[in-house]
Amino acid sequence: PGPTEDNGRLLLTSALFVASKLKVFDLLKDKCVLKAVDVANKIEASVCGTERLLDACASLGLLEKTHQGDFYCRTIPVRTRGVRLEDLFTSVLKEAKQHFMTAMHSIAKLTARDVATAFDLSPFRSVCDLGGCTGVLAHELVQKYPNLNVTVFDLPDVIANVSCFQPSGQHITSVMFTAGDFFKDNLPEADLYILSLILHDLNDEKIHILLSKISAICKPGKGALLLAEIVLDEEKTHPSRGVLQSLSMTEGKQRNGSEYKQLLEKYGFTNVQIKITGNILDAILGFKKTSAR
Ligand SMILES: C[S@@+](CC[C@H](N)C(=O)[O-])C[C@H]1O[C@@H](n2cnc3c(N)ncnc32)[C@H](O)[C@@H]1O
Repeated sequence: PGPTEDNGRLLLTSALFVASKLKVFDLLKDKCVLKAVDVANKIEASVCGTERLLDACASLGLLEKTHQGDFYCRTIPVRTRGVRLEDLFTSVLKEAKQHFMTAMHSIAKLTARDVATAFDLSPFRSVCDLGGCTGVLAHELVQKYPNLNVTVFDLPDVIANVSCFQPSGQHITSVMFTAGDFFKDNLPEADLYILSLILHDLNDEKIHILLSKISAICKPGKGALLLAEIVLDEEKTHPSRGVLQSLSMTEGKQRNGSEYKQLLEKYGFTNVQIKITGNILDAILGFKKTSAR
């Protein structure tokens, strides 16, 4: 199935799941016809939210809507052939995650070499790529720097599914995968930490938690942090792909070079260097200050 078909299935299953959990179909079965406000009162939800949910169900063919704005079920919404709705939802979500990993893997294949070679990383012996997903950048790093050991740290769901993305025919022991949550769990020890396509997606509070943890574990005078992000120009109008991407962002934001420099300095990193690679992602490297900040 193509991406559009997958998105359709995910939307359909999500609407079905939420509406059935709220017992909307129970209220509207047996030719019962109700307005959104009546459904909202019965399920004790907001009118606005209920109306959106009912409209979504109608647009997906799970409910009917009359010109007067009444909702009803024409048939039993979806035959699940004995499959529990929770299981159906879980399996569709799992597929969506797999597609997300495939997409990240493909983008990383295009960007990893330029990120890995943006700076001379030969002084480092160990790297931890936080949110490193399928390990594309990790593999690129060990190719370029054969003495390097790289730990890819990502959520358990992701790490459980990385095997099918590994390069075939090679037994690479210098890339390891560790499951964890970088907000909650201890971070693996490393000389160099990498955050590739992570910070732009986080709000200030989450950035504070993550950068404080990295700053605390990073070795003064020896440790460093490498970011891979789209770096906007100082006016924040270019490159367009970075500015346009921010239209679809919820919590985070895109930054220019000065903002990334300030952010790293705030968390104890110094000598911040920025490399505009000409590829999709640029690179920012900062070294942990010798003395405590
Ligand atoms: C946008 S992707 C970037 C993947 C990769 N770094 C790259 O540049 O292609 C974000 C990654 O961060 C991971 N991630 C998100 N929240 C996380 C958390 N709390 N702990 C660990 N990894 C996390 C996601 O699973 C995903 O692999």
